Amino acid sequence: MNALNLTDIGHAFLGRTVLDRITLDIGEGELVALVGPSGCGKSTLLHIAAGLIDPRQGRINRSYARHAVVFQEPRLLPWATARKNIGMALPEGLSSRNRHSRILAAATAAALEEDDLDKYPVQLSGGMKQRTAIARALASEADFLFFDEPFTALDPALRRHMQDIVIRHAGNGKRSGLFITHDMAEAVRTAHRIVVLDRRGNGILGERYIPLRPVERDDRMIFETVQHFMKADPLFAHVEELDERRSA
Ligand SMILES: Nc1ncnc2c1ncn2[C@@H]1O[C@H](COP(=O)(O)OP(=O)(O)OP(=O)(O)O)[C@@H](O)[C@H]1O
Repeated sequence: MNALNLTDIGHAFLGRTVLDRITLDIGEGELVALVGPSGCGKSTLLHIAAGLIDPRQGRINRSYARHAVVFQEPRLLPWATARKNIGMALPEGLSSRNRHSRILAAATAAALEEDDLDKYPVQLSGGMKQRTAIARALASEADFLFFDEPFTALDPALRRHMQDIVIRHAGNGKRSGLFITHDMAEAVRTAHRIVVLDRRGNGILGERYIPLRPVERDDRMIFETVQHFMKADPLFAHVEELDERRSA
């Protein structure tokens, strides 16, 4: 059973095709990392999948109950505290005690301190804001998570910690997800499968399943898999060369 089916998706901006006949299925409990050269349409595809953009062509079938999106930038409400921002994702009608414990659990999972919860976004560092956005997604108890390069602004140690959260919450087979990243090590560490988009709407170049469950992979296995993909696998060989910024 698939959590998400994207069939023959096509899209254009200002008459320029950015996606053409993209078909991608994501199974229940599967986390797919989407990689590809800059400008190839990864974010556009994710936004279409999450219902934020209507595609020009194609069909979308969602079998999950609820989704949450974590963007490259935190997108917090500036007039609300971190607690209120995280709490926005919770269903109505929870007791205040239940509400408090769920906000705290999500904040703790995202490495925020309880003291941070009463701060406004302007009082939080860039990394703390992004962790608040991640906590908001976790608090929602969505069964499908969309991640659009959510950890780019974080330092390496925190980034690794956030990847562990993804593995725990979306790589454990209970939730499904679509994760955009430019970092192959992040893709190999967190996802079940890597899908590579070709440039300028040319469709999906190919895909690779990563051995073992994310939780079972160790650093050595991740390193060796990344080395193999980058040095010996033709699928990944031209992603760098195709980058829109290089050919501009
Ligand atoms: N709102 C928009 N209006 C016009 N063009 C857009 C718009 N959004 C994206 N594009 C263009 O569509 C193409 C795909 O953009 P998109 O952001 O989906 O690529 P991406 O693969 O996610 O890029 P990156 O890896 O650099 O984040 C790019 O050429 C971009 O300039």
